[in-house]
Amino acid sequence: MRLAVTGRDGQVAASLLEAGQARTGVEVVAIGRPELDLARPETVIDAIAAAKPDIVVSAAAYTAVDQAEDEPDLAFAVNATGAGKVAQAAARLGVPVIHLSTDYVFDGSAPGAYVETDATAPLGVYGASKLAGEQAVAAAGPRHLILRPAWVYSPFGRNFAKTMLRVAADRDEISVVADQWGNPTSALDIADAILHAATMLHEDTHFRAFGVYHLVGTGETNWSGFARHILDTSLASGGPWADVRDIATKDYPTKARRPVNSRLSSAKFAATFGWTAPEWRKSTERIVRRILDRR
Ligand SMILES: NC(=O)C1=CN([C@@H]2O[C@H](COP(=O)(O)OP(=O)(O)OC[C@H]3O[C@@H](n4cnc5c(N)ncnc54)[C@H](OP(=O)(O)O)[C@@H]3O)[C@@H](O)[C@H]2O)C=CC1
Ligand SMILES: Cc1cn([C@H]2C[C@H](O)[C@@H](COP(=O)(O)OP(=O)(O)O[C@H]3O[C@@H](C)C(=O)[C@@H](O)[C@H]3O)O2)c(=O)[nH]c1=O
Ligand SMILES: [Mg+2]
Repeated sequence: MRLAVTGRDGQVAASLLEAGQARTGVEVVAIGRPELDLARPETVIDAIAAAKPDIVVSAAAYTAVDQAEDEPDLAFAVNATGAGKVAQAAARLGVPVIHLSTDYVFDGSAPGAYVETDATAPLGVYGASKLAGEQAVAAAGPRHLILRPAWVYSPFGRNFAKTMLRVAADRDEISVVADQWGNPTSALDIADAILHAATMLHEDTHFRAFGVYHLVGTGETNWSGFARHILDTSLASGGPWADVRDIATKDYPTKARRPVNSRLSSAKFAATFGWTAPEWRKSTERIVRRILDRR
């Protein structure tokens, strides 16, 4: 089984490359700029066809949430038009596409964990552009999985865990919002889930359960609780530590609004694919140790 993933150095792409190397019978090819530039849709079809995939994983995206407020055209070009082109390329090749979306398609007003049938209502440009991307992917063909992870972190690229470890090296105390709740999700776990689902799509020619799936780490916390577990794990491994001070969202002003409730239920993914993510603390420990090992 050969997977083509968009975005070369992204967290999910890098995690899939690593997971592919560890498995026999699975080959992962990553395609990125300049060959595949989502902001230049004319590059997309040829770049994906050249990879000769059995399945396309659409992971590349414009992910700078605050910056997107100032660059809505670019965010929509990449996350909506570009994502739609990737799905069109897969449809033309007659193969399924697994597209990554986000919890930020919701406004956070729900009382509990969001399920796939809940109404979307993005608060900012990034979320709106990702929602438009979901629609473009669905319009390109029926054989799509749209996965919504959240709060993604990994040993690769830029993420909240790396930021906390970097800041803790210079400071005794870090103020972190304690009133936004969600499910930290390891990109290594996402890669494992994608390979699991891709194998089912590839082997079961009668697979019919295409559509939208939430896919997040098991258990919930807020950003402050996540930060505290990252830094406590670091301390236990001889890495940097800082005291985490709980603050409110209003005390951490940002350009983009973020959902206060980002909690997603992964029950549909578990029921369909028989795969459940590890508890978020376990995955956090695994990744923090890997980040520290690289210093
Ligand atoms: N990060 C998170 O917390 C979350 C992410 N997601 C979604 O999951 C997916 C994977 O996220 P993640 O791995 O963290 O993303 P990253 O931000 O780590 O990586 C994004 C990748 O997209 C590439 N990219 C950006 N613009 C273009 C472009 N114009 N053409 C081609 N490639 C481009 C980047 O390339 P380059 O390296 O050259 O810049 C990079 O490789 C995305 O769809 C994202 O929206 C969902 C929930 C949470
Ligand atoms: C660095 C920092 C952040 N924060 C807050 C800001 C924000 O509310 C929260 C997390 O910060 P981030 O910059 O990681 O947030 P953000 O970039 O919004 O993360 C999001 O990225 C996109 C791509 C997604 O799809 C989402 O699932 C989510 O992971 O923590 C603090 O309170 N203190 C700090 O020192
Ligand atoms: Mg960020």
